[in-house]
Amino acid sequence: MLRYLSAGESHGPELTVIVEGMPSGLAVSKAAIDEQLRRRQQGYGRGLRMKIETDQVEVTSGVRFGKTLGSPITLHVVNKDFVHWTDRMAVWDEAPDNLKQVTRPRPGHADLAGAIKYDHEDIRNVLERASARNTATMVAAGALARQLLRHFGIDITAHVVEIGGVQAKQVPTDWDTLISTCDESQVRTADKAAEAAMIARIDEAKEKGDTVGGVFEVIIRGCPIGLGSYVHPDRKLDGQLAAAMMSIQAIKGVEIGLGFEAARRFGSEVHDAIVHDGSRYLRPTNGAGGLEGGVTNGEPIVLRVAMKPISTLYQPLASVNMATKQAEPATVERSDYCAVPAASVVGENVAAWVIAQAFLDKFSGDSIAQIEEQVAAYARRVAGR
Ligand SMILES: Cc1cc2nc3c(=O)[nH]c(=O)nc-3n(C[C@H](O)[C@H](O)[C@H](O)COP(=O)(O)O)c2cc1C
Ligand SMILES: C=C(O[C@@H]1CC(C(=O)O)=C[C@@H](OP(=O)(O)O)[C@H]1O)C(=O)O
Repeated sequence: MLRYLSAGESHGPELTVIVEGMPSGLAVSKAAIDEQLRRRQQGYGRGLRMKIETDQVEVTSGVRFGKTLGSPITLHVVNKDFVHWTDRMAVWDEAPDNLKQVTRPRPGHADLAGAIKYDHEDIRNVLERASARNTATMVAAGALARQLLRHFGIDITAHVVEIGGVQAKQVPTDWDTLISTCDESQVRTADKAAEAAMIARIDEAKEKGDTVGGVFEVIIRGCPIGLGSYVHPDRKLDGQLAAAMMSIQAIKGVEIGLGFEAARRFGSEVHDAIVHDGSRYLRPTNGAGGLEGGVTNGEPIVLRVAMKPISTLYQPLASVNMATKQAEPATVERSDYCAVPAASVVGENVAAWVIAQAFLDKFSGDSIAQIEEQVAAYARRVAGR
């Protein structure tokens, strides 16, 4: 079973991830993990923190001479910003006399519910861990997982299809063009014509002291037929992917394939005909988004993921000072205006993690060589069916 645990506060010394269950013998690269961390920091609309950090991973266990050992892999991402927070985020020292507590919860964030649930007077004790800074750990774990998937021919990408109501309309369908176009874009959209309007929408929000959300699409190609299962609800891959996407900060909706649009159409306009070309099964359309019955059907998996606007507003909404119960505007923390492009990179890597779990569930083995044997045997069996 592939699993991980993460820890770390946004302005604490570092973020830590321990990945367990990665088979031995996989060639992995630090550069490939750092590249995903770098991509997560990009995107128009990010706040000043991104100018302070250059996220990179330090690996301190589970890898020797560039190959996995089968033992737990520990990843560290240092918070460079910690040097500015050593007094306010001290692990052992007493709180400084002049410590300013955060007492005015921000609507939309974990502040109010978190402070009540964990009995904190200082909301900083909540927001430090609720912060999307932790998405760096999701990306670091996912970046390892995608190296396993790449070894078996599975690729993942994501692109932004909507920001603040501005929609991408003309998106290239060719995989390489899609990736190169959105990689060049400041908002990670593959529709060059929509980019300027998306940027203008973020500028408009910023000028008003407001924020915007949006939608991104994750595409996973190369999965064999048969990842996931229909036999029990918690083994359904569609459910696992949706849950994983919803676990990313600020994600409020997930569609698979046609998603909500499927609910408006006749069945004949939704379901994908089955054909066989002499060597394999094909689907002329992909309304199912690569998943039927919670199982991969061999077509690309397509997820559309909705992100709400950033919760911290520079023109804050009404709130209550939890120390006095008096009405006061919500706290304003240094913040992003729009993080949909960054969230799309998080989505890619979170999806990689879930697919890698499903892959290792189907093709279990302690070493890459054992898994390769199983994959080859399964491919032979599928070819004969
Ligand atoms: C990449 C990324 C960056 C974010 N940056 C901020 C930010 O700078 N300020 C903020 O208030 N919320 C930010 N958020 C959103 C909050 O983390 C989110 O609103 C909060 O965790 C509550 O979300 P929930 O209701 O989905 O749990 C960001 C989210 C993501 C995915
Ligand atoms: C504030 C949140 O997270 C954001 C995401 C983030 C990052 O590394 O992605 C780092 C944070 O840095 P800081 O709080 O120091 O500006 C925020 O930019 C949040 O989610 O509430």
